[in-house]
Parts: sequence; C-alpha cells; structure tokens
Amino acid sequence: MSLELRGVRKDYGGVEVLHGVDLVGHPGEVLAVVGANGAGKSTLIRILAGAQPMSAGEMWMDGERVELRSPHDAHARGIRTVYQELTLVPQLSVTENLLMGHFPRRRGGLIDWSAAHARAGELLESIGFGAIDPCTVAGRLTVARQQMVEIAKALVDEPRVLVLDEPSAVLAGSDLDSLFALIRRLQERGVLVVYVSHRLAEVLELATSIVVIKDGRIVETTEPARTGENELIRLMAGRRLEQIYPDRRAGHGEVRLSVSGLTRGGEFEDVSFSVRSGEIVGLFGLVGSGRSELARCVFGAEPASAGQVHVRSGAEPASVDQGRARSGAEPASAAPEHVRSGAEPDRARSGAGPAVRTGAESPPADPARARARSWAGSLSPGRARGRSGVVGFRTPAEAIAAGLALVTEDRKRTGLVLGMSVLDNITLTTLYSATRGPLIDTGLRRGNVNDMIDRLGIQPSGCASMPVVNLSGGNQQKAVLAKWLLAEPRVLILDEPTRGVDMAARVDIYRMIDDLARQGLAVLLISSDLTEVLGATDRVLVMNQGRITGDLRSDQTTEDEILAHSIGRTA
Ligand SMILES: Nc1ncnc2c1ncn2[C@@H]1O[C@H](COP(=O)(O)OP(=O)(O)OP(=O)(O)O)[C@@H](O)[C@H]1O
Repeated sequence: MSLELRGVRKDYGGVEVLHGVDLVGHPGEVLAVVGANGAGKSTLIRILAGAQPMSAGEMWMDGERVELRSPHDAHARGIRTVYQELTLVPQLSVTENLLMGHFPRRRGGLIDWSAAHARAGELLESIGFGAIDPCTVAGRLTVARQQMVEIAKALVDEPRVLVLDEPSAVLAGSDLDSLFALIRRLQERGVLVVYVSHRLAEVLELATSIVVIKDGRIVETTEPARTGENELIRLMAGRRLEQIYPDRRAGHGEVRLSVSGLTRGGEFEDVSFSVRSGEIVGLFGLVGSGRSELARCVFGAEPASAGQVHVRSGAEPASVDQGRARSGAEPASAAPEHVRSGAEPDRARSGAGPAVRTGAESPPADPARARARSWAGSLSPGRARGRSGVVGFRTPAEAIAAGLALVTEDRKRTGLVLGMSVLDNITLTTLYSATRGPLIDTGLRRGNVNDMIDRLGIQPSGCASMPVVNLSGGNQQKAVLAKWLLAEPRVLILDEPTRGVDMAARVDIYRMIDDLARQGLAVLLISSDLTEVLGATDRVLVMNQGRITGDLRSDQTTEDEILAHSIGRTA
C-alpha cells in the first residue's frame, strides 16, 4: 500500500503545529519518522490513524484520495496504529484484549473460550511473541509485555499500513529482537511500516528511509546509508551534541538508600543493595526481571513479604569519602547505624545536599532553590511502621516524607493526572508545602513551577496552565521529573526516565541527574537501554528472575557483560 500526505497542516485552537507536511511511503518500506520532543510526530500519527482531522492538506492511498473521519475509517483502509500509551483493558485476559469483537463462538452464540485462547496463542506464536501466555490477565503483564500485546492486537487482521509510535521504548534483549524480526517479516509481506522512535541506532538499523521533522516541518528525507546518528541529532536539535554522558567522578558519600533481603513472593527475592550519596547506580534487567516491581516496593507502593528498606537522613556533604573506590559491592549490612524508615521529623533531612534541607540552613544562592527549600520545610513527617520481619515504607506518602522519590515508567497511569494542568501536576507532591499561613501561596507555587519548566526546558515554555495531556510525550516525561525534583528528595529512583525523550533532551536529563548526584543525591536509574545504563551511571546492578545477579562498575564493564548477567549466562 502506498501512502502519501500532501501539504498537511494541523492547528490546535489557532496554533499551527504542522506546517505543510509532505510524506510518501511505499509497500514493504520501513519509513522512520524522527524529531525532537514536540516536533509534531504524534500529531502526524494521530492524523494517519484517523484520530484527528488535518486542518488542511490531502492524504492519498494507492493513488486514491482518502479522507479519514475516524479511527474506524483508518481501520477500514488497513491502517493500524500502536501508540506509546497502552490501551489494553488491564482486567481482561490477553485473549480477550486481542480478540475483542472477533471471538469464535459455539452454536447458540456462546463464546468458545478454548478456541479463543488457542487462536490468540497461534497469533502470538506466528508473530514471534509466543512467550506471552494468552490466558494471563493483561494488567499482570509487565509494561514491556503489554506493549507486545498492543502490537499483536494491531496484527489480528492483516494490516496494510502499520504505524508504530516508539514501539521499542520499553523493550530490551530478546523482546527487542522479536520486534525487529516481526517488522522484517511484515516488510516482506508488503506492509508499509511507519516507525517513530527516538532510538536512532534502531532507526538506522531498521529503516529503509528516514524523515526528520522539526518544529512541524520535514527538514530532511534521507536513508540509513546516507546519514548517521550525529547527523540526525544535528538535524533534529539544530545543534551538535558534543558529549552525551557527563564524566562521572570517583568518590561518593555515605549510604543513603539501603535495601536488605527485600522479598516479594513471585516477583523478587532476597534483594540487597545500597546507594551512596552522590552515586548513580543503574539497575538493568530484562522483561520479567522484577526491576520495576522492586522499585515500587522500595517506594511503599507494593508490600514486601520480607526485608528492610532504609533511607538515611545524612548529615555530611556528598564529597566525603572521596578516596573510596566505587566498587558498589557493599553489602546492605553496611547500612548506617542511624537509619530512617519514615519516622523522623523532617528536620532530620537537613544538610544532605540540595535535595534535603529545612529553613535552618543558610539560603541557597539560586532563588528557585530558595523557594523550593521553603516548601520542603513544611512537609509532614512519615510514620515508621514495622511489620514482622519487614521494615520499610507502607505507603508512598511515608516514602516521600522520608526523602524518596520514584519517577515511574508509565507516566500516563502513575506519573500524571492527565485532566489537570501542568502546574497542578508538577506541584502534586508539594502542594501543601507552598503555604503562607493557612493558605496556599499561589505566587510561590507558580514561581517554582516556572523555574522547573525553564530548568528542564519543558515546551512550550509558557505551558504552566495548559492541560498536561496537551504536552508532547517527552515533555510530559519532563513534567513528571519536575514534580519529583520539587519534592527535593534525597534518594531519587528513576524508572526509564528517558523513555520517549529525544536525544538532545536526554543529554539535558543526564546532565541534570549528574548535577543532582554531585550535590549529594543518591540516584537509582532503572533502564532497559544498555548504552544509557552504562554511560550515565557509576555502577550497574543487574537483575535476572527477581534476583540481583551482577554488581558491576560502569567504567570496568561492557554491554555484553551486563547482558550476560541479565540472562544468567556468566562464566
Ligand atoms: N491537543 C493538543 N492541544 C494543544 N496543543 C497540542 C495538542 N497536542 C499536541 N500539541 C502540541 O503540538 C506540538 C507537537 O506535539 P506532538 O505530540 O505531535 O510532538 P511529538 O513530536 O510527538 O513529541 P514527543 O517526541 O515528545 O512525543 C507540541 O507543541 C504540543 O504541545
């Protein structure tokens, strides 16, 4: 199926975001669309999917002019779209999600469940996703597996055009290989694949042609043989990126986060590790390794069945202990004598770098930080509650009060309240800290948010009052980060923080994480991007089947070694 867009324009409430886009794709082609956050890729996808009308322009398929008035129209023409956001019904099984509306029936109209599961199983098998059990409830699958089911759903009846929006963002290892193999098979069958991704290495590997979109305009049409990653970044960002990952330093402070023997039946077992002040520790694991579940448990969002989580209040600057090697192999038993499990009053948080303090300190030079500090001073303390054999946080509120922050991987479901403004979202965890007497200080609140918008380069720049749902995906991700940075944590857990974020913005995020660590924050960076997990950290923990199987210094290991630990294939 050949597909052509001619002069496509789109405006939202009078603001034009696509300014006359021309695009041509042919059967069997993998047409990659790359661009910075907010460039207009998703808008283009929504137009192709019939989810939004173009304001002007034309669409042609196989030489015929078509008008898509709804997703149903696009579907009828053989166009299937898999969005970044998951659309599965979490309470239903994989089979139900896949075959909704197409269930095989017995005589009398009853659904033939065994035939349905068999058909779903065959479909998954035929596209190389046979590792997914069709009977599983979709909500129990990891985000990666759910993403794979989303893709399978688009293939239930033969598509002619398959639009994939960041399909690999949550996939790694063999799942990623399965996706690539699937795309090649679809190509052979003459399907036109439109592939939107920020992962440029992938784009260069898969694409037959690449279009670069910048500020709503196509600025280049090229192919992998004629370009490279640096050139694409330059075209997308309008600047060269000298260095992607900041240089990390050797010394770190005292242990800030200490996890010991943490167990949650069926998900992870006997997990022990620690993160020091000033240290960035990566956590890498493939689908099903238990890394995100572990993060949620450390954060009090899921109960543990055994083990301990301690967040140390910390009173020394991050620069102490500079001489100590960052071996990271420190056992959790090295946890400090003085541990915090959410019981201490907030004043115990003073002196731990930028992220933790009360008004007792001398004011910081940066007025933005000064404002933020005064917020943190009135956070209510958490309460310590022990269960038999378990010490940790029972709720995220306790964890937050103790100085923990978790940027979750699924921003739409657990990171943002989509119906609320950017301002309300960013101040969700700190709302009652920005007070003057009994009243919320709206000026202080807005000032803090605008500072964060500037600091993280959230686009468009005056977006505080916009519904967060109207931000582009990458900018939504930055809004989640902003929310947690305002909470001034002493331990920051980031689960896939650069998912959906363009390369230039990633570099800004790496730099920001590095700055925070240098100021004393302890950072746990969960990522399925091997290059990132190696480049942006001091040490990498590897998880396999719910256990930590590797603890490696980032400057002394390789992607292959990490991968080997993640599949249990070490010598
Ligand atoms: N519903 C909407 N109302 C107003 N503006 C919108 C809406 N949806 C998108 N925009 C704006 O349109 C522009 C393009 O957004 P789009 O989501 O298409 O970018 P993108 O290239 O997909 O970015 P990302 O890589 O971050 O997903 C952005 O400035 C965004 O804020």
